[in-house]
Amino acid sequence: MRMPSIKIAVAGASGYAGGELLRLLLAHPEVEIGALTGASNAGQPLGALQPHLVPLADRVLVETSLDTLRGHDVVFLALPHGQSGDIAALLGAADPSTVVIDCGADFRLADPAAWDKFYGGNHAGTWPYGLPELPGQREQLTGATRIAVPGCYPTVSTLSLAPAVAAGIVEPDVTVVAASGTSGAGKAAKPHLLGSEVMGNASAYGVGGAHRHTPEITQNLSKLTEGTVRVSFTPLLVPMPRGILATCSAKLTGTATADDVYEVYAKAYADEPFVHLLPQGQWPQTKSVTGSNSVHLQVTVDEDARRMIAVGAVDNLSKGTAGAAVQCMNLALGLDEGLGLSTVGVAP
Ligand SMILES: NC(=O)C1=CN([C@@H]2O[C@H](COP(=O)(O)OP(=O)(O)OC[C@H]3O[C@@H](n4cnc5c(N)ncnc54)[C@H](OP(=O)(O)O)[C@@H]3O)[C@@H](O)[C@H]2O)C=CC1
Ligand SMILES: CC(=O)N[C@@H](CCC(=O)OP(=O)(O)O)C(=O)O
Repeated sequence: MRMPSIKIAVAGASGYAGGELLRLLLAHPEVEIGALTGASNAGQPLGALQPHLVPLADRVLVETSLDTLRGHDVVFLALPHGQSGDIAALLGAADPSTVVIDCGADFRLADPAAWDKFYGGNHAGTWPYGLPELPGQREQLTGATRIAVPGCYPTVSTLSLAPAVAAGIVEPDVTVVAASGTSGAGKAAKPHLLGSEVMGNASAYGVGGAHRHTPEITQNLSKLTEGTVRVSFTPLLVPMPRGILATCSAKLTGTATADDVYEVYAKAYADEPFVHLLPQGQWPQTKSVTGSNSVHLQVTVDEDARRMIAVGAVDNLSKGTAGAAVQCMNLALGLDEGLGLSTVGVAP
């Protein structure tokens, strides 16, 4: 029997993103799973923290350090933002050929001032951005040794708006209102994520341009047109474990009809395996993408308001983080881009 040839490590294996990475990597035919690291949970068996990862139940988490992470072909970092820069620098110095894929925000933004405003502290740098569906991005990721995986809201918002912005059929001034399930906030205990706070409740947060994904969405869309795209982003927290539903809109520049806009999207995503434009009139739902690496999209025109409306659904942990990270690993290593990934969701 042929043995898997790519040895990977996951830093942050006790967290939600790390757990989803491992769920996907267990099904990847080329991957051998090496070191699994944690912080407060170092020393614990993975089975006590991620009991759904049955084949890895007896694996013990080790501390997150150069010693535990070096010597792998690929290292995935699934750490709180601000924690990837130092370990990435150590890995780069020790094993320059190791592919490092950061699920956090540390290397996503090109503008240090934007980093400082929304995150604070040292800007670690800028790595190739792991959204292959953006024009020219797949080429940048092929053979890359450093990749910054996009944020979950930016993934679905960018893919929902990119074709319209690139084609100039909407003004460079967009609105995104996106509802997320609670796993988007990570596994660490926080009072606002208690069941009694979340169940039966929907709430807005980061309102008024305050959310740290605003500069990331702005950066992505502004690359598609001249000048800066203005982005008004409002996130909502809703009582479901996984998924994001983003409603995106912008004023039309001309006389495009719903059919014209749909055509632009159909053409833009015709060859994208993980972007699924639904048949006209059918609207995305989060349950259709649960566990899958797909983004589901629909688009139309509100004739009275003369605005384009695009709705996108993504699983924040799959295509919104871990699936994107695996897709990027495949590209970096010259493998089939979809290896180990599925377009099939779990519904209901
Ligand atoms: N959840 C999501 O939907 C998405 C998450 N991401 C990004 O992925 C990264 C991980 O997120 P998520 O899994 O949700 O978060 P979790 O809180 O669920 O997990 C965080 C992980 O990091 C470890 N950790 C905590 N503090 C430190 C530290 N100081 N040094 C080293 N390791 C540490 C934790 O270990 P321990 O438990 O042992 O303390 C745990 O394994 C974040 O950067 C997040 O922004 C990106 C897109 C979507
Ligand atoms: C519901 C919820 O709290 N979501 C998180 C999004 C986390 C995420 O995916 O973003 P990063 O990868 O940039 O951390 C938030 O709004 O901060």
